Amino acid sequence: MADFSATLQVLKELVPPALQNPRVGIICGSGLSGLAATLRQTVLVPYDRLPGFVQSTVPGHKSSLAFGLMGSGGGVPVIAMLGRFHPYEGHRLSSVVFPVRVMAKMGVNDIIITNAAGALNPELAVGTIVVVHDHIALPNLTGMNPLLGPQTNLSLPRFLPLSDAYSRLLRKLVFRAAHDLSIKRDALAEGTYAWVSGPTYETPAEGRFLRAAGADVVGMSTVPEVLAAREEGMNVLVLSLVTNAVVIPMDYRSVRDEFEAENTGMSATSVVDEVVSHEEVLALGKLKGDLMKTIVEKVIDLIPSDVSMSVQN
Ligand SMILES: O=P(O)(O)O[C@@H]1C[C@H](O)[C@@H](CO)O1
Ligand SMILES: Nc1nc2[nH]cnc2c(=O)[nH]1
Repeated sequence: MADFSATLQVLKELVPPALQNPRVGIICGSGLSGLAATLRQTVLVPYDRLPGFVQSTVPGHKSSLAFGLMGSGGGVPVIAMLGRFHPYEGHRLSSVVFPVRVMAKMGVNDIIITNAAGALNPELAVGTIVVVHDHIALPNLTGMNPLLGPQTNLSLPRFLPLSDAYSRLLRKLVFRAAHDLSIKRDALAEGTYAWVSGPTYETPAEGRFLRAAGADVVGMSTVPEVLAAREEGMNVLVLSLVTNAVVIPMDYRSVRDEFEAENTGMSATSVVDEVVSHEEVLALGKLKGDLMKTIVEKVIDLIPSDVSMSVQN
């Protein structure tokens, strides 16, 4: 079991007292670390100073915690992960969720988890922010679950219900925030996130499979963090930025037809298979990062402090 006391001791030494009791936690997805730009009185703590923290190895993810004040007025103390850990980087699931547990021990009640995701639902345009209301986690169902293993904290539930994992109140606040900010309606949608281990993107058949199972977007993170946050009793909000459409051609253009046409001298239009890249994902994060930032900041403004202090749904 990881030793949280050493981590908390270092944070006590490096973070000024006014920022040592963050109310809201934020996890920045691929290309979304700019979220922290709106923090005031920012203090950065590199992961390599923190016992129990590993390093982010993915482009678009930094390796620091940011502490600061966010929102209007005096501001709300927040802690943000500028860069997360993914199991596909070789990190153990316990390391992936370690920072979430540290946030809980520092007193965070509400956590806002962001990610970059591919759209499975053809109605979701690239650039849409999806307010996640449910998930499908094939890894969880087949033995890759961060809560597997001996119960390390008997005050936490052994059998965690997930039917209420995504806070209804926080989800509604996103739409209130968008309304107050006059953000156009189709910039936001609601949907189900499918977690896959990655690091490969989906084959077309896998994309069709996940869509048929009921998922709207797919990504390689977030769900382990949601599980740990729920186990710790936090209220969870997940926002997925659609950075690309998952390639799901319904009709495979026959390469036999293509070959035979070419072979008989008939002109054939050869098809170039579409592919997605992490560069594309990061570029979209850059393009839409400001929208994500504006919404997150407004949501933090709207979270009632008395509600934030207790578990709600
Ligand atoms: O950390 P997130 O989930 O935002 O990053 C997504 C999933 C992969 O890490 C990467 C693929 O492009 O982006
Ligand atoms: N699995 C997966 N993760 C992503 N992250 C951003 N885009 C994608 C995608 O298309 N598939």
